[in-house]
Amino acid sequence: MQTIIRVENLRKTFNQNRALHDVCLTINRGEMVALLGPSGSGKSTLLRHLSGLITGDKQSHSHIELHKRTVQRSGRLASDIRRSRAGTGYIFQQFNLVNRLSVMDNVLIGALGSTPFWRTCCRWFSTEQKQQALQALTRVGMAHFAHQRVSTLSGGQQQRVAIARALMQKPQVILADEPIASLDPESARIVMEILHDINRKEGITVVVTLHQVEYALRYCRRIVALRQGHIFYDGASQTFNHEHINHLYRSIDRIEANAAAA
Ligand SMILES: Nc1ncnc2c1ncn2[C@@H]1O[C@H](COP(=O)(O)OP(=O)(O)OP(=O)(O)O)[C@@H](O)[C@H]1O
Repeated sequence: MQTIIRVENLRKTFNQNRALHDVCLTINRGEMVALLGPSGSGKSTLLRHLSGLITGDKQSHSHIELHKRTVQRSGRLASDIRRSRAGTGYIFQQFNLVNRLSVMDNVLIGALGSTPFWRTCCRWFSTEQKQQALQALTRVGMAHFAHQRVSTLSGGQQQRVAIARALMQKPQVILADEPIASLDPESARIVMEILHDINRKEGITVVVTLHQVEYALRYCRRIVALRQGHIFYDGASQTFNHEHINHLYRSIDRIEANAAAA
């Protein structure tokens, strides 16, 4: 098993609020991992550290590696962060597409990192890149929408375009932050099926934050559950049972309710 993501002693404090408490985590190439946990438990914060969007506490001894390259160490981003970012695709709850552009142009944006600056200025993409974009759209079942404006698509369709855009980077890892949170159940199912399929067939490592436990159990073989910034569970989804779920989601409410009643 080859480690593709390594997190050591990740600590993050926002003002006085400790969001992550010395989190340690390793993820192997080809895994599909669900990050679960109640609201505010630190899922998005952890994911954003992996991509270097935010940095850990400077006083800590944290270290994050992606594809064996340092992303950040002790709260400082690596100088060659672009390299680890190049092999990573990102998917967000709000899709982050450009509404006034066509589906095709949005997918081509995924190739910007590997395109010379002067060509990106005039959106001059090669025939090969256009073919690649069409392939990515075919992969997510959206090729027939290629020339439609993104603003005319449903949320589920937009998320599929966002996955195609991520595929343009030829990623080894996809980090998906609540990709189905704003979708209806059928669109959510399709998006999870696509991520699962990409993981299985292309061997792309997928880390996905989810609120719906049933999707995590169905599509991800491994679950990492966070509770108040600590890893509460890390193991097979098969052994993640009702007791774990109750403890993960209910006990904090009970503690808060008891504190409020006192
Ligand atoms: N930019 C920020 N500034 C201040 N506090 C923050 C910031 N981002 C996150 N936090 C705090 O860090 C903690 C973890 O937040 P995070 O968004 O990672 O939780 P989450 O598990 O992803 O929650 P949700 O499922 O609701 O998105 C919370 O207490 C949150 O208020």
